[in-house]
Formats: sequence, structure tokens, C-alpha cells
Amino acid sequence: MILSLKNVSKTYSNGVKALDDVTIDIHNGMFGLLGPNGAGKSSLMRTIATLQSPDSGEIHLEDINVLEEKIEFRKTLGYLPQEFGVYPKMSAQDLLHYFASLKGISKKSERNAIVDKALEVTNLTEVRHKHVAGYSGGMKQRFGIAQLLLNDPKLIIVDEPTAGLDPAERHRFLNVLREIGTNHIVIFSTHIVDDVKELCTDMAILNGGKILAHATPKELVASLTGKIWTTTVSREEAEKLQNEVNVISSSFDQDNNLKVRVYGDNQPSAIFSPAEPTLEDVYFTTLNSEQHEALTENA
Ligand SMILES: Nc1ncnc2c1ncn2[C@@H]1O[C@H](COP(=O)(O)OP(=O)(O)OP(=O)(O)O)[C@@H](O)[C@H]1O
Repeated sequence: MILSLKNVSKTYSNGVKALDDVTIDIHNGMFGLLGPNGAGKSSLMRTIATLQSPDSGEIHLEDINVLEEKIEFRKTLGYLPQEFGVYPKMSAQDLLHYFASLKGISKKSERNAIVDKALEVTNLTEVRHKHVAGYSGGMKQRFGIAQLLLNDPKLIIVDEPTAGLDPAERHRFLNVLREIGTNHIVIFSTHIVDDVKELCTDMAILNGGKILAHATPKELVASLTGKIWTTTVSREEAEKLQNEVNVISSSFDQDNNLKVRVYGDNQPSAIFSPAEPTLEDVYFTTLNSEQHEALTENA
């Protein structure tokens, strides 16, 4: 199964170009859409989910023309927005039965099977009798996934699901997505590089409404082999380095010195040693090179 976007653009009425000629094919598996705040991730998710229309472009899911056959497409879609509903004081199990009835699954035995499966996949079986209103943030997110699984969707879109989750909940949630990603297209957006690193078979980096990179995390990391250099310097020296070399990121060590990572085709100077590239390096160099291009274009 392939979701295919061609030349999708969207400018809001305030003049913000949120999507700028997005062309991409997304296959079965976990697809991570990585980008900073305001990159256009939610705009892209809402556009694919047919909640807003692009100004131009086409979207196809196999032979469904998404923008023209919205009703047909929505039957195959499970969408979890960034903010979702307030829940009544009902248990997860009762609420899922209620949603399943609304979706027209009227046979009790069929409903039981679908609800039990959704609870199991999302790891909520043990807490199925608790009120969803009293669930933690992570449990609510997993309940959101359980709810959308009732439809048996082919395409699942989850907008920034890990924002605000503590590390244990984040881990549990990513495991649920990993499980689902084996037989669906799952698109999820995040600004957390580790989410993508741990989970995704495919990824893209979005900024300013543009796809800046698209490949597997492994391929993107490999593309930086031999180009990342590191050194440890004092804070003052680090400031000087900013003007001399292409600094990607820096972090303090225990002695309050800065460990600096630098991008360069060649060793910048004798104080630098080669470093294994990481996905974080990919993310920052991609965003930096875009800024650099914008600066040189405006010069
Ligand atoms: N309905 C709207 N009307 C006008 N501008 C909008 C609207 N929705 C989003 N924008 C703007 O479009 C740009 C992209 O926003 P979007 O919410 O898609 O980004 P995002 O990557 O999801 O960011 P975040 O992680 O902060 O949610 C931003 O500059 C935002 O201010």
C-alpha cells in the first residue's frame, strides 16, 4: 500500500505558506515526520486526513483519489489529532463498545472481539474497567489509538503523540505504534529525534512547509559518514569556533567545558577528531543547511 502526495501546497489566509510543493510516497510501516514547531507537520497531517483542503496538488491512497473521494478514503483512515476529546466517566471497555455501536457494529459477539483486540494491542486490557477520564496522559493516548483501531483503518495518522509523556509512558506508546506499524501505514509527527530513531522504517524532515530530506534513518545517518567532527573546548573558545567552522550542536560536560560537534568534508583542525554520525546530526545539519541557503539567497 502506498500513500502518494504530489505537489501539495497550502497558504493560509494570513499569508503563511504552511505547505510548499510537498511530493512524497509513503509505504507500509512506521513513517516519522520530523520537524521543529511551526514546520507544517500538523498542516500536512490535517491535509492528508481531509480535514482541510490544499490549494493545489494531489493525494492518492492506492487507487483512491483522496481529495475527490473523501468519504471512501475516510473509511480507511484512523486519525489521532494533537488535542482530542474530553471523556465522560465511563470505563475504557464501555466507551469502546459505545463507539463500536456508533460505527454500526451491532452484533455483540463481533463487538466483543473487536474491542478486546483493540484493548490488547494498546496494552489497556488490565485497566479496561477504569474510567478513561482518570487515565494518565500516556494511557489516554493509547486509548485514542484503541478507539481508531475499531475502524480497522489501513492508514493511521498520529499528530505529535509523545509530546508531554514521561519517558516510561513514551516508551510504552512507541511500542504500541511499533506493533501497529507492522501491517499498516502509520504516519506520526514529532520534534523529538529519538522518537524517529527508535521506531521508524522511513522518515522525512519537514521545515518551512518543505520536505528537506526523505530516506530511512539508517541511510540518512550513513550519508554523514566521515563528515562529523568533535572536540571539547572552553565556553570562550566555543564562541570563537562558531564563526570559524560549521557547528551543529554543543553540550556541556561535567567540567563545564563544551563538547562541540561540527560538520565538514575535511578535518577542520588538529583539535578535532572524527565522530560517528547520529540522527541528531542529520536533523541539525539539514535544518542548518536550509538556513544557510536562505541567508545566501537573500545576500
Ligand atoms: N489555521 C491557520 N491559520 C493561519 N496560520 C496557521 C494555521 N494553522 C497553522 N498556521 C501556521 O502555519 C505554520 C505551520 O503550522 P503547523 O501547525 O502546521 O506546524 P507544526 O509543524 O505542526 O508545528 P507545531 O509542532 O507547533 O504544532 C505555522 O507558521 C503556523 O503558525
